[in-house]
Amino acid sequence: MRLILGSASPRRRELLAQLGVIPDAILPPDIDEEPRRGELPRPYCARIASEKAAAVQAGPEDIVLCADTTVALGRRIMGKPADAGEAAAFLLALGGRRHQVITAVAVRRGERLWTREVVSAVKMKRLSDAELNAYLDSNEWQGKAGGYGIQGLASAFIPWISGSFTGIVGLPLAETAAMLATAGCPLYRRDQ
Ligand SMILES: Cc1cn([C@H]2C[C@H](O)[C@@H](COP(=O)(O)OP(=O)(O)OP(=O)(O)O)O2)c(=O)[nH]c1=O
Repeated sequence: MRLILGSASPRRRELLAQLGVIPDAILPPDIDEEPRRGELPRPYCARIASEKAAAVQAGPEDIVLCADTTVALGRRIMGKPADAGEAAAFLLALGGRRHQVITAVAVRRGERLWTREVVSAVKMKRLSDAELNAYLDSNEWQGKAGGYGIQGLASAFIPWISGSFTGIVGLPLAETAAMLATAGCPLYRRDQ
């Protein structure tokens, strides 16, 4: 039995290490993450996480762990910004309001699939022009849903959350630990 992390996200690898879990392999899936017409954020996020888990090549006894994090402003899905312009548009829309961050986790072992969605709420302050430009210049927005990283410089803009901090970053650790245990992945392995 191998544990395969199906993710290219360095945050997910770091979060998994926080559980004391080092994957036996890291195999990022390559799927089309384009939302379907009219697709709502939570079903979209759940679908993408499941499709990622299905796309990873694994043996029948291997455990595959995948996740997808989506920032949702009402029905609007905000994925990873394509460029600084889109990141600016996201941050201007999110400023001064509350939004949701949904992380869907999918764990697959052979034909068995376990999925969970963890939904958190985030309040972001309205950014001044100087704050916005400095944040864009930091390039922290790259590769981050919604164009921000709560675990980084964007923490200065987030006075309030409700839900799972690790879920907002990209891997809700309490739920992930329970799912891995259910799938038979020994946590807290002393031999590491
Ligand atoms: C909201 C938020 C997202 N993120 C990151 C987590 C994810 O890496 C990324 C969301 O994009 P995802 O598509 O969920 O993940 P990914 O493309 O980075 O990696 P993979 O699909 O291979 O697993 O945004 C943060 O790091 N901090 C945050 O506060």
